[in-house]
Amino acid sequence: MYAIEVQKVQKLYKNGVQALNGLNLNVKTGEIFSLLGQNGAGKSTLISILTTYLKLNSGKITMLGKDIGKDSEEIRSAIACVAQRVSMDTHLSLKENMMFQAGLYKIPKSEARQRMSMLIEEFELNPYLKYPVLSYSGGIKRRLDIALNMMSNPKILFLDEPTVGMDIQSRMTMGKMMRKIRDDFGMTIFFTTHYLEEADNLSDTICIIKDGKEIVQGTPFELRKYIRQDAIKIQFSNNEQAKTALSVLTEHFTPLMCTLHNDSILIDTNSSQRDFIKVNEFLLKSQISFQGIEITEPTLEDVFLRLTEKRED
Ligand SMILES: Nc1ncnc2c1ncn2[C@@H]1O[C@H](COP(=O)(O)OP(=O)(O)OP(=O)(O)O)[C@@H](O)[C@H]1O
Repeated sequence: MYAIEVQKVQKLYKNGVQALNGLNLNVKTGEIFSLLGQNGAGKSTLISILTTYLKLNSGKITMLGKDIGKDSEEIRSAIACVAQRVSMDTHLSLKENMMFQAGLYKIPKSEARQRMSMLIEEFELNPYLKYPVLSYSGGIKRRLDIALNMMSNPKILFLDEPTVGMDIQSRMTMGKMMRKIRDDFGMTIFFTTHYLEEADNLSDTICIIKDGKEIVQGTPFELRKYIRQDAIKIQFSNNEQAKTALSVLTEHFTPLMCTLHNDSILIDTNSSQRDFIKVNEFLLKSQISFQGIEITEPTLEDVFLRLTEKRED
């Protein structure tokens, strides 16, 4: 069963920007779903529509079996959204925030206290109860904010770039928290991120959007298979060197597809061993200096770049 079904959704802002352009996607109940796209692809617009802050121009969205146009009140009470800006009163403690949140959702006090204790215990937040939220680092504030948003027991939790700006340790803790929310609480998580490795590690389903439209949706495994070929990766010391080599390689190795990615060149190949030797020999013979050469399997980043970026040739 789907928690969210988005069909042919269009969103045109008053300034004439078509932020969503016939978008389709499906989010399964109880999964971690990640939405990827470059800046301006339409991710925030979609989250604003799904969390009922914005209205769509056309198309259809069904959430938890209800139509977002007709039953937005009901949907709103069954979801929670942790935006990039912390929603808590940072001068209050986590507990004070939680009890206030419970009041907004008209949860009886004794039930709220029970739920608060359970969330604090489950997410190991005891060390952060002593001081106002303000006193904690960005990563911890984010975790506290998520726990706060779980007070209302939402069926779907939206997380807009939950790990942006966090160090690796905090990102790992956040990943653990997200898995727990899915596995132990059975909630559906819809999140956006610019960290592809994170989407790869955490998501059951990934959807990549571009210019307000989906370009691919599937499991991380399915998406990686989207590029069936291996690639030969040649690393240069800078972008200029890579660019110069690209023109020589492209001319010599047509019809192999060579693409530039910052300081390296990727060459798609169906016969990686044979082409690896050919390319290596050619580079040495032509005295093109490079730092390293290897055969790589496609990563999610390769898929993302291939599907969203123009080729730089
Ligand atoms: N309130 C608004 N009014 C007019 N245009 C907007 C508004 N919000 C966003 N846009 C435009 O809509 C398009 C999609 O923007 P959106 O913020 O949804 O993308 P995004 O994928 O979330 O980008 P980012 O990763 O940078 O947050 C962009 O061209 C943006 O400039």
